[in-house]
Order: sequence, then C-alpha cells, then structure tokens
Amino acid sequence: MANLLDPESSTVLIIGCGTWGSSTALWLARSGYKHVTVLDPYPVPSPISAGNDVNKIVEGRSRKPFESYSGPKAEFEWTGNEVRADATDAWANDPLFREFYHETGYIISASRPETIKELYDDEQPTVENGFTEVNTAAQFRSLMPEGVLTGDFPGWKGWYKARGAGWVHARKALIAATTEAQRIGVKLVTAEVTRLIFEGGDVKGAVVADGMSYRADRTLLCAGASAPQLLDLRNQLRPTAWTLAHMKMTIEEVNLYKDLPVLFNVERGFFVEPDVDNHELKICDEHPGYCNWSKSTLDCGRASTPFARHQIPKNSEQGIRQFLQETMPHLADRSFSFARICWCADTPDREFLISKHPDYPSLVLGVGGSGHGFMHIPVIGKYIMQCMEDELEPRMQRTWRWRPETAVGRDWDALQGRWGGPNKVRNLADLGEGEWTEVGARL
Ligand SMILES: Cc1cc2nc3c(=O)[nH]c(=O)nc-3n(C[C@H](O)[C@H](O)[C@H](O)COP(=O)(O)OP(=O)(O)OC[C@H]3O[C@@H](n4cnc5c(N)ncnc54)[C@H](O)[C@@H]3O)c2cc1C
Repeated sequence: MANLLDPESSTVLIIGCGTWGSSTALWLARSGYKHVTVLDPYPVPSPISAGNDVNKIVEGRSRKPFESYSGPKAEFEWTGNEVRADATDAWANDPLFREFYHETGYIISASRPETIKELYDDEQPTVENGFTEVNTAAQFRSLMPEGVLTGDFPGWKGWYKARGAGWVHARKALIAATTEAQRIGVKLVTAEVTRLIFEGGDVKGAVVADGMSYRADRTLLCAGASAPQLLDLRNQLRPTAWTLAHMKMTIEEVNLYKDLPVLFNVERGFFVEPDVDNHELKICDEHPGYCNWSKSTLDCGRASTPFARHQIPKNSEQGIRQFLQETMPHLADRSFSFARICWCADTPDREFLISKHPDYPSLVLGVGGSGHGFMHIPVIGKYIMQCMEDELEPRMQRTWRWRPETAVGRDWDALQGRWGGPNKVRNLADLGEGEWTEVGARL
C-alpha cells in the first residue's frame, strides 16, 4: 500500500504508552503529526511497563560502516549497532533525554570459564573497543571507592569500559518522553485495549474495555509483552519475566555509592548506584528468565501470559543474595524494600520486530524489545514512524521484518543467549504461594 499519510490530517493510534509507545508518540508529534492518540490501561508510568524502573543499562556503541561487517549476519549486526549508536548519540545530545544519562562506565563479567569465553566472543571487549581486563578480586574492588566492593569475586573475570556506557534513569526518561509528546499535541487516554478492529481485510483501530472504539488511519501496536494477547504473532514473541529488588541505603552509603560504574555479571546479576530520590539500591539477578505457561497452553501452541506482581520468586531472591555475597557481602542479608517481576518479550533471534503486518496494511508492529529495548527510547519511535511511512532503511526493514518462519517449531525453552541461575527458563505457574518473597504484594 502506498504511503498516503498526511501529518496534518492522518489519524494515528498507538496501543501502549510504555517505552516504545511513548517514544513513537514523541517522534510522531515532533515530526508534525497532529492527530495522534495513545491508549494505555494505566497513567504513565504504567506499573506493568518494563521501562517503569529506576535504572537501565546503556551499552553505548559508535557507528561502523556496513563494509566492516561480513558474512550472512552482516545486515543483522549492522542494524543492531546502527540503532544503538543512534541511541548513544541521542542520550548525549537530545536535550530531552541527556539529563537522565549517567555515563559512568560499566564492567561486564562472567564466572565460569566457558561463559567468559562466550562473552568475549560476543562482546569483543578489546582495548581497541575501550575495554581493560579485570582478572582478580583486588582489581574488581579497585574500580569503586573503598568499602563498596568487599567481596571475593570467586571465579569472576571481566572487562571495564570507562566511557560510552553507563545507565539511565528509566522512569524519568519515560515520563519525559510522554510529557513532551503531550505538550506538543499527543492525546493520551487511560483505557485498556481489548481487541483490534478488523474490517475489510485491514485493522482500523481498537476497542477499549468500556466498549468505546478508537478508529484511525494507522494503528501501531506497542504493547510490549502484552502484544500477543491482542494479535496472533505466530509465535514470534515469547513474553518472559525477569526480577528486580530494592534495598534501603543510608545517606552515608548513598554518598559513598555515587557515580559508580555499572557492575554486570551475565551469570550472577547487576547493580547500578543507588537512586538518590528514595535512597534505594536496585539489584537484578541474571538468569534465562521466567515464563508463565498455563497448563491449558502447554500441549498446543504455547502462550506465556504476563501478570503483575510486586514480589519475586524466592529462588530469584537467592540469586540476588548470592550476587551480593560475592560482591558486597556487607549487604547480603539486608531486607528488600521493594521487589517485582518485570516482563519483556523475546523474538527468536532477539532482534526487534518493527514491521507492517503482511495481512493488515494499516497495522504497524513495534514490539520485541528482547531484553535490550530500553536504551533505545530516545530513537526507537523514529524507526517505528519510518516503518509506518514506508521509509525504513532497507537493511533495517529486512532485519526487523515480520518473520514467522523463524518461529516455526520454536524451542520455547531456549536460553536465547542468556546464562545464570539454573541455566534454564523457569515456569512461574509451577510456583506455590510459599515460593514468593513476602515483600510487597500481588497487584
Ligand atoms: C528486569 C528487566 C531489566 C531490563 N534491563 C534493561 C537494560 O538494562 N537495558 C535495556 O536497554 N533494556 C532493558 N530491559 C528491556 C527493556 O526494558 C524492554 O525491552 C523495553 O522496556 C520494552 O519496551 P516496550 O515498549 O516494548 O514495553 P513496555 O515498556 O513494557 O510497554 C508496554 C506498554 O503497553 C501497555 N499495555 C499492555 N497491555 C495493553 C493493552 N491491552 N492496551 C493498551 N496498552 C497496553 C502497558 O501498560 C505498557 O505501558 C530490561 C527488561 C527487564 C524486564
């Protein structure tokens, strides 16, 4: 279908005002679209948005010419690098976002020799790429002020990058994107989409829980891990949850833990310096994730259904405490002040799914964050908008295409390049009530 959109008169409906939906609203408004409506069941920041979090890691990149890539994955690798480099520039230069970016550097590491090797092959943490090796506990400890890292780092090996990486205040960036989009004309409606309007071989908008219809020339599905509940995505998305917990810090600790590089062990977990607003340290354990396979879907095509819970599985708490024991044993027994499960959605190849739907020409998909979708918030909406306008760069178009052929016979238990915990994807539906932490509650 030819692109017949006129920003002055065309109507655009975005489903989901999380990380990608807010970015898309912002880019449409900045580009002159005058009739953009966003629907989300919750006021921003939605408690179920993966982006509603105190911090996310940014692994910065610089642009590399396409010719420096070779082999069958050249377009895939170029696309991933290009969009990340674009986001890295935007975090440094876009006045809306730059105040939320903390270029503190980061340490990437692993614990087992085989993972250390895989990590090296994947990340290429070479001196030319700005990394220095960290091999001993003393070397790890020396990267932060005395008294922060007190652990023995058993088996750990990693690489430290001082510039071009760090963390962002995720929730503040998400709110800023939405507020700015609203300021320049986007309409945000708090309403849960219950179904798309399929009509005449196309999608013409969406219906919300109270029965009201929102019709539009283009409908953009940006509902994150909940997207498969609204559209048959032919197994291209696997909603998967990870876990996070906070603990209170004293003012003295907050002052000591200032401007720290991110410490990330791909098998154990990571932490970022404490949030200065509420004096809490957030810690995540690393593992291949949790799905929620209900019994009814285990035999036929599987569906992992997200749900909200401000508690985490006790086996995840153990992972967090092991991470603390190895890095900061003085905090290993401190109680949690907050915890939650946090849903994202993996494609089979962990690249994004940004595509027009092949059967419904007015429907555009902006989904498949695959565990690394937050750091792109300053720019991802531009690519979703370009897709809607048929202006997406061809190599990106091919990488992010609708690709159900990659999900035929999908191995739902695949680790998808992740490590940690028991080295398998766990099922939340298998957990009894007593197997959740007692912090917080079910939403
Ligand atoms: C624990 C954890 C740690 C992570 N760490 C990082 C990191 O360090 N760096 C990084 O770059 N990425 C990270 N990610 C990944 C990143 O957060 C996600 O890829 C990204 O936020 C996904 O954005 P999204 O817009 O697709 O989904 P979301 O931000 O989840 O947004 C989906 C939105 O859709 C709305 N919605 C749901 N159902 C409906 C409906 N029926 N109608 C209307 N709206 C609906 C929701 O309310 C929500 O606002 C992490 C993810 C997790 C879970």
